[in-house]
Amino acid sequence: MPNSSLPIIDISLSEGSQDAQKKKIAADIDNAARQYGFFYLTGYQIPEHLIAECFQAATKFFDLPTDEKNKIAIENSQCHRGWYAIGGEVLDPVHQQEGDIKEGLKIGNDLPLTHPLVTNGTPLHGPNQWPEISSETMPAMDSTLWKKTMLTTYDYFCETGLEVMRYFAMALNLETDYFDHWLTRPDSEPMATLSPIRYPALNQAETALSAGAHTDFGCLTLLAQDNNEGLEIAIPDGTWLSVPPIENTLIVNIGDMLAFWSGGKYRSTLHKVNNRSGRTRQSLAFFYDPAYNTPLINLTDGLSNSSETANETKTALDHLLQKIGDSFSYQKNR
Ligand SMILES: O=C(O)CCC(=O)C(=O)O
Ligand SMILES: [Fe+2]
Repeated sequence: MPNSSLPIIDISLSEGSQDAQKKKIAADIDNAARQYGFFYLTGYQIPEHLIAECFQAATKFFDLPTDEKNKIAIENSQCHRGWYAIGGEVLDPVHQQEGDIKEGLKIGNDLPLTHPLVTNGTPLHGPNQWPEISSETMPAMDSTLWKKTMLTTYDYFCETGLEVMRYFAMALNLETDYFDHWLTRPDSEPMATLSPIRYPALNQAETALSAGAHTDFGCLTLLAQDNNEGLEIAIPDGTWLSVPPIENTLIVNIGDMLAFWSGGKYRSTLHKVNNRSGRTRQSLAFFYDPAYNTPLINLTDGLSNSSETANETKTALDHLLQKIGDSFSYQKNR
């Protein structure tokens, strides 16, 4: 499998003209998003020790007995939060004979049951399910610290996601803060999700995939990988390229919504996971998704905006519900 030569884009700013630096970053992001829909990101504000702690917390959860994990099974949640077992998600339902060989957690915007979007029954909005983590097996981590680690990581990912979205706004010739009101309070409650994932090693004879070929549903995905390869992306000629982990970088990829807003200028690239590393692989995927009522309109074409009536425009929630409904079997039995 050829390795990708995806660009590594550094968003740290040095002394001197920040305007010029930001323009260069926006141009680099624009190029990568058109060409690959994927790039490596460095120079972000998320502390590396926090990412490491989040990986450890995820390992600690995944190592619990199934009975314990089942206490926060995603099937119990009204808003698609909690744990799903191996096979619980099928990212390529048209082609896969069986579900993805992975287990994972969905941790989202932790809204109380009293929040208006929860009391009015807006799908995908509500509280997370939190596991019982005993400090016995690893004294440094108990339930409180586990939750704090996940929520802190979530907040940092939101900040980095917003920072990257501001470069996309610049690249699309929109006001720099154009996307902010779809992604931040008080205007919006973003539907962002932190998803720790664990992929058992596949043996050579196995035909199943760790994650079937798919595009991501939302706006942006930020991904931290451990040091095991497995992620592969399709380039336009149909070749699959490996995207190996690089220390102190995140992968950023464009989801369906940003591809849509860009009028197809940016690629929501097909990718899959194939863990042939011989070891268990873990990742932290952060799906940065906007407010439920965000319209999926072409922002590069003023005419198409005005010709669409509010009723005809698909929203971020419509798209997520459709995609989640297609890929999680428990949703079909509801
Ligand atoms: O774990 C990875 O490397 C990628 C996961 C992914 O593409 C997804 O869950 O959408
Ligand atoms: Fe993905």
